[in-house]
Amino acid sequence: MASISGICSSSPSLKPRTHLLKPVNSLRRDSVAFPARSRLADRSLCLTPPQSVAREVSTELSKIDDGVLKGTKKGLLEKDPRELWRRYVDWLYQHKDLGLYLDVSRVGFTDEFVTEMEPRFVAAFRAMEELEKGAIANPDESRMVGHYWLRNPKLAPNSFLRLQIEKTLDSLCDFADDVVSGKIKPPSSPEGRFTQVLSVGIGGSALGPQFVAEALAPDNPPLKIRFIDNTDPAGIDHQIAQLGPELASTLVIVISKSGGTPETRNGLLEVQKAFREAGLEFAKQGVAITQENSLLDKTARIERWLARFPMFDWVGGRTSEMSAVGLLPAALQGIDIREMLAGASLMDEANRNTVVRNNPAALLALCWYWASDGIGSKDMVVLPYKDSLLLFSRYLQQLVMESIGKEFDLDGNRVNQGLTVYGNKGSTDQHAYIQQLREGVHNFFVTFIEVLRDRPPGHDWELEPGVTCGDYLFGMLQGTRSALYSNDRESITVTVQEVTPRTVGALIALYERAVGIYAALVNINAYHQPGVEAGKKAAGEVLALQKRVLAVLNEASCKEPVEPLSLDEVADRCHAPEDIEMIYKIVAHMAANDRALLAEGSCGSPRSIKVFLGECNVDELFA
Ligand SMILES: O=P(O)(O)OC[C@H]1O[C@](O)(CO)[C@@H](O)[C@@H]1O
Repeated sequence: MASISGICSSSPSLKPRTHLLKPVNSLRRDSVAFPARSRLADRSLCLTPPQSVAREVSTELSKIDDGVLKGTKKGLLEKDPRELWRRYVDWLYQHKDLGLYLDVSRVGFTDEFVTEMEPRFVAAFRAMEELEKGAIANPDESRMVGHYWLRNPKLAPNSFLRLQIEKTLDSLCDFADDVVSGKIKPPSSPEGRFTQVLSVGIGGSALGPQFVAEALAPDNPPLKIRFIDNTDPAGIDHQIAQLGPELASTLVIVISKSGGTPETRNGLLEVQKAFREAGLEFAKQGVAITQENSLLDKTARIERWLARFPMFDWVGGRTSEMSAVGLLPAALQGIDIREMLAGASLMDEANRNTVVRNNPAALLALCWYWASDGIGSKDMVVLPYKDSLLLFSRYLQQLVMESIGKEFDLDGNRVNQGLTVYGNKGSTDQHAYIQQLREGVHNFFVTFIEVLRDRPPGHDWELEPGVTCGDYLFGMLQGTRSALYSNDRESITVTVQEVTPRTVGALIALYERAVGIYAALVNINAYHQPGVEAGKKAAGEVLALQKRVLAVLNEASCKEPVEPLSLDEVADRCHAPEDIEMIYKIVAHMAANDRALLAEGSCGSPRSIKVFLGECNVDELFA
């Protein structure tokens, strides 16, 4: 195959391109959101924030007759192969040092759209520059946003932060080296050295390490990694059972920025119980990664855990892969973390370019805005054609959706922004949901992740004359891209030469910045997550109600004879008649786990249930 670098360059050509046939959403824009240059000029003069454009799009879109859109769907994207090739070459972005390419030719944005977006990009670039200089880019939480400093500490706004980053990196590298070399040993392992890592954390404190482990861990890493990333007892038991006697040589890394996330705390308590039962001393094998003085930090300090590493206030969970959160687990698996940082730093540099077509993150943000009308009207399907990148879409799901999915914009207007991300891997998905993508509801755009190198050099072979297994994978990607495009489904392709620490660092940095730029384009705070609190609060209320239900049942169950209660009676005695449905669910859950007994009825007929506890706890009555 001809080398891609031989034929491509990131041409800065500004020559007018042949006018493309318009896809449905370009018709929408031309007729609705960006109707005419004069109107746009008015907007930029008034500095109308982009979210109002998004609202305008959404309001105006609702006025368009659906039938008209359906009638115009086919044949709207450019289909002439020579024009497409010209568009491909014109827009192809290449990062030579990283061996990374970004092809946006199969997204149908027009030159007019790019021109119209220019003022917004100017503002977005300025916002990113301010953010990197240490502005309070997360106003609700009054926090700086500094994940870019992690890979280039010189950018940190003061020398204290710079030293903090450098010192943490050095100390975690030293620690990892000592663990891998056996200098730091588990106290009672026959192996004499740590062989396993058990990482306990959730969300941003798990997804990056999971993605990187899957992408980069060698076949025989110095320490193998496992994850507890939920409060599912069976899942936790499974991880501990899989470790078996190797628990004695397991380094447990508990990761939580806040240090108070319930799922992570539960994971820790479960693991500590397993250690006690195995006669092991947890503190000698425990490491905490958390903010200074968090509950977890204090626990680790008081209990004298093996090590503690800081999580900085100005690094968000979903952008923490290049902090101790991601770097320590990676280093313990023998992954070259300095290369990851170098890749991210190179990508950050490229993303500071203020010419949109020469800035890969800006190009992604442009495509997202175009494809989803700046309001998330289409989903982003991420399809890496490489098994080791399987978890990239899951990682991006949090990065993009927790960042972009916001009810209010920065001016307090209700905008209900978002960009849905899902995906798995190609070509596996060819045999799952590509059918719907090709022919079904047109509510998405695709991002293909292509890896040019199929196998390490010297390992390939032809499974039929002239064709390798990797050629099939390549063919599947190209075929799917063409088949989708021929049916007016837009796609972006990100190509890397190989999956290496450098390219993985670059991919993470690329998407982190694309999210930052896109958030600026649509005027939202990408760095907080107020919506998550509602679910957490409600979960807390359920557990509080459960305690009241238990107390009521306990009192009735301690009577002679035992007094089974109906759900109405439980609800009344809990002074929570309005919560009867939740009380039913609590009882059903407890009954399924043998913690409550049904005297009458079954869970299928809630009104018939009479319930009591198998054992009454007299102490609790007098507590
Ligand atoms: O690292 P922590 O504080 O345990 O938080 C875990 C995750 O929970 C969230 O706050 C959402 O609940 C994420 O943003 C974060 O990555």
